[in-house]
Amino acid sequence: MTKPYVYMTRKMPASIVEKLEAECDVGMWEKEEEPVPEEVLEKELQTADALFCTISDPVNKENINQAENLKIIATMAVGFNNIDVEAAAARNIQIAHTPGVLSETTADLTFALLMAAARRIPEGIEVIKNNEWGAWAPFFLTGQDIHQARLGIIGMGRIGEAVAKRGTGFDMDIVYHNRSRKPETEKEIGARYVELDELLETSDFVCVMTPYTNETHHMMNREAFQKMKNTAIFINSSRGGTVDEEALFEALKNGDIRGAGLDVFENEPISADHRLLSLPNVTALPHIGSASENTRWKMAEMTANHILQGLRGEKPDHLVSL
Ligand SMILES: NC(=O)C1=CN([C@@H]2O[C@H](COP(=O)(O)OP(=O)(O)OC[C@H]3O[C@@H](n4cnc5c(N)ncnc54)[C@H](OP(=O)(O)O)[C@@H]3O)[C@@H](O)[C@H]2O)C=CC1
Ligand SMILES: O=C(O)C(=O)CO
Repeated sequence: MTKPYVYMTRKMPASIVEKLEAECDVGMWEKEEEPVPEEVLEKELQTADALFCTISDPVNKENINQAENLKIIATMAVGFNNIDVEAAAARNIQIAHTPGVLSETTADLTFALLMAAARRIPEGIEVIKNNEWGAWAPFFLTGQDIHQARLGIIGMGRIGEAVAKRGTGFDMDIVYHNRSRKPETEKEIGARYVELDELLETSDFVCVMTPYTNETHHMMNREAFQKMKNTAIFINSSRGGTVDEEALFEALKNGDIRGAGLDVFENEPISADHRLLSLPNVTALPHIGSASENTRWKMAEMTANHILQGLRGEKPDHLVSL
């Protein structure tokens, strides 16, 4: 009997590949840090029974419709905005993702970003490296207090909640905005639900943790930044598309807000000459929210399991729900 064919869009550790090879034929893009070219992905999808992909692989309607044998797409991520889920559903192709397993790690990084932006850590490092550290000065590199400040979370889901819990350790006042209220979370961590305008107008830190959808596209636009306090700091670990980057640049440059900590950008990798990176009050990271060794292993293993479950005809543990 011929084995099903799995295509992996990125080089994965041998044990992950071997796990799949026990039941499948495996094809793989052999580079770890370079995404598979679109034409290669398109060709592989014409014969694949399963796809193991990452956030940087656009899986669009055209290649889904040409994927005659495809039964399951398993992405090594919780966010799945790179996949046309409607086109997959129309062809009964399952989509699996990795919720939960990366929430704490992503929250750690998000809080680190918040702290780095508030206390101007990247600027401090530059001062030392450039030999610019002079005498102690009363108002040198003064930043923003984190303790007892108000943390506003837009998107109080798995990761948002984990960020909020970290905030409670700093005695922060937590407010949040979702499309629906979460009474259990309110009780457990003492967070208060507010309308979006109130969150923007009163928070010292505004942190976006929603998925990227048509609804959240450029949710942080010029109007939203203008509502924020001019002492406030904006944090984004969701997806770059939730923010209008031109509006963010203007807000930072004009002093409408104090600073920003960004792990994600509209176009990744962001170009080194992007205007946002020229601003001293931007703390930027290369989309490493879930990048702890432990968590990335768990995500890879979970993704391989989802493929095997789907190909065996079992229900994968974490299907994307439409
Ligand atoms: N930087 C990184 O490396 C990482 C980034 N991510 C990003 O984080 C996102 C969130 O992940 P996770 O917490 O697991 O997801 P969840 O689905 O658990 O949480 C998302 C939350 O956003 C809320 N939400 C959705 N749409 C809107 C909207 N239009 N307005 C306000 N709130 C909204 C949801 O509540 P409700 O439905 O009630 O509105 C929900 O509470 C991922 O989709 C991914 O894009 C994830 C991992 C790592
Ligand atoms: O899981 C995701 O959605 C990421 O962005 C990377 O972990």
